[in-house]
Amino acid sequence: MTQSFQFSLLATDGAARRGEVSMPRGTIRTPAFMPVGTAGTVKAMYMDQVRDLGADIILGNTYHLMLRPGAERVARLGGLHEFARWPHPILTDSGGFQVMSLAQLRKLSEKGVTFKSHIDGVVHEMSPERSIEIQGLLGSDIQMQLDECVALPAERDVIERSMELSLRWADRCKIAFGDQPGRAMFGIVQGGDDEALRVRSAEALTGLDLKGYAVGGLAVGEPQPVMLAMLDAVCPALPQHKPRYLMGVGTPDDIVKSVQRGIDMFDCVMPTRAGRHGLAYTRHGKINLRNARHAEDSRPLDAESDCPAARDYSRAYLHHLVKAGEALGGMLLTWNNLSYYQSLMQGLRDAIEAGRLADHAAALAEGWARGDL
Ligand SMILES: O=c1nc[nH]c2cc3[nH]c(NCCN4CCCCC4)nc3cc12
Repeated sequence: MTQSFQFSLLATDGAARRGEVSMPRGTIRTPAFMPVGTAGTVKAMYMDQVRDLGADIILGNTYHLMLRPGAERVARLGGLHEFARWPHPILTDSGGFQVMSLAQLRKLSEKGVTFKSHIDGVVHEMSPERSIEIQGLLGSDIQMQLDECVALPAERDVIERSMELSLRWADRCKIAFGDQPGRAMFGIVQGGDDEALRVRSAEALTGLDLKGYAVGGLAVGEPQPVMLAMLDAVCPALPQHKPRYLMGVGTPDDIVKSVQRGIDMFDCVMPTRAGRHGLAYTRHGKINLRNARHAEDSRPLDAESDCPAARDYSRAYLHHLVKAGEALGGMLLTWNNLSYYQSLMQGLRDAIEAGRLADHAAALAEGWARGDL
């Protein structure tokens, strides 16, 4: 067990990387998908199930946990790992993105963000320093800098000023983070849809010699080709021997194409949120169990899956549960979806090791396109 934070590059296939992040609480096999545990729970799942599916790390949200139950309270109760009974690594987002997408009446300045809680209307101020303090109180293993995710489309000078603010906040977060052995603080590359600004952000953050680098400001509604073009610009500008994390991504297709461009870590609410809304991710593509065509289909989602939710329940039963609004419907589909996402990541890790990622990606896309026979 290591007391430090260490990224090892084990294999490459084109720009894709197979690696490992070793931390005191465990090793993260990359490419990795991080199930989203926003308020200290991966919704509709037991933590043991999340682990059994192969997750090495989960994501928590500073914004949600600072509002409820409160960072100091979580610290008094032993920290987020103890509180949520997840002893493995946790990455926490810094809150800026959630403030801008969830909070009421928010104001952003050089100092930080001021906002009213969407829960009880209480006004909160969050500076880069306070965000890092909260993530430390939670006991987060990988802490994200506070940043500004500029809404697109935006004028170039607006994107530039926002990117430069995030760079100044990265510096303040690095100072506030100090020296926390075994933990890491990641910078977040901004720059909107402007390749030159993206490269400037990546190079400036690299100069801070951080433990890892996230790519933010994407998966905010831009077309996939725009997102991929930003990765083509950013990844070569980031250090080879540090992990790269694409925030908020994505669909299976987004993940495959981003791994091929050099991304190592992902998080997305898609598999869990879609599961609660009746949508199943499978190797034959997406299946909407709300659709009446499943009402008498006795087949399981995937007879060859080793996940009981995919193998042992008929589509007819899942359709019934979803239509009836039964809790078990969301539980089974979340289980299936996270199982599919983790098996997707394992397949990508194996393919990179074997130098056959291009063929593997083509076979995946063919399965999704063939659809559900
Ligand atoms: O620039 C960011 N900085 C900090 N955190 C972020 C989180 C993000 N999450 C996303 N996208 C999430 C997209 N997701 C897709 C499924 C439905 C709900 C929204 N972009 C992000 C950018 C950032």
